[in-house]
Amino acid sequence: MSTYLIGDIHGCYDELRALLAQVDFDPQQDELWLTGDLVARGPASLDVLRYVKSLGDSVRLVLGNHDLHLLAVYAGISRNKPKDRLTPLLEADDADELINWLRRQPLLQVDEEKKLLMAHAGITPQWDLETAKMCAREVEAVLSSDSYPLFLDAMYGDMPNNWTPELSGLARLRFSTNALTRMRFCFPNGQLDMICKEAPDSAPPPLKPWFNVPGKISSDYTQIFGHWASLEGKGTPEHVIGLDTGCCWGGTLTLLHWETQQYFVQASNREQAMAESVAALHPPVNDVIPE
Ligand SMILES: Nc1ncnc2c1ncn2[C@@H]1O[C@H](COP(=O)(O)OP(=O)(O)O)[C@@H](O)[C@H]1O
Repeated sequence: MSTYLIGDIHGCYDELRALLAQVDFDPQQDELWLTGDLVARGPASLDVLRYVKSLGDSVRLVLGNHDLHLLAVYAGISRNKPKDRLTPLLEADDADELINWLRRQPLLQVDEEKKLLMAHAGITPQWDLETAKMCAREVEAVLSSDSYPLFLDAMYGDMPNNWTPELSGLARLRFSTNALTRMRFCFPNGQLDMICKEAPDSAPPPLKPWFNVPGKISSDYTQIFGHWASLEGKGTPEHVIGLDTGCCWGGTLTLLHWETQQYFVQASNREQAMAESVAALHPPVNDVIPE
């Protein structure tokens, strides 16, 4: 049995299958962890959801901000942005089934045996593990309930950005969602900054990447996250691992084999796909000039 951890797929179905073929992934025996953002931006979000759902219990995933946005678009709450390339998924015959499965997935994975934690953006330094679990479960409970559209409608926005146990209602759920699925930088007191998207070196002081603000999670755990493609998987402390390497932007899809700590990468097909579509738009001159 192997445990494979893969970063943000973002609709890159062919690369996902090629990466799993590299390691001979066997859903009957192996466990596949996914850092979320399964959909949007890449070409084949529908295929990714169908495939991941078909893997059943062999998959442990967390929801990312783009997965949540898809739920909001499907519920008629948010706009379907063309650059997300979600239309084939939204119009699929099995869309209802896929969306109802997706909204029942967690925002935090905890494995006490492997000492592994996973959240799409990470775990805010303001939370200890018990608080992180409690807050994730609260969002998951609303998302799996019939009143989930009410939550999705209130989910957008950057405030509140400071955790206190007194936070309640939709404001508390919004904080938890932002902390688990959108966070990148924090102020030195752990308060979230939801604006800066720079690489860590170019961020304005006093902002720091969340994983560089002293937190409350024991370093006995390894924390896995995605979400931050411009890190290219680098610059984190030893017990924190970022797996998003920007496949949908022309980067790579990264897999970590947990038991051996060996990394595998699959290059994006994006450049090839772009070259093919440019070639289709501009056929060689000989093809268009009549004899
Ligand atoms: N709580 C939220 N507040 C704002 N945007 C959100 C929230 N949840 C999901 N989203 C979605 O996250 C996506 C963010 O896209 P973008 O700003 O390009 O950042 P990213 O680098 O994560 O792709 C948008 O589709 C947005 O609608």
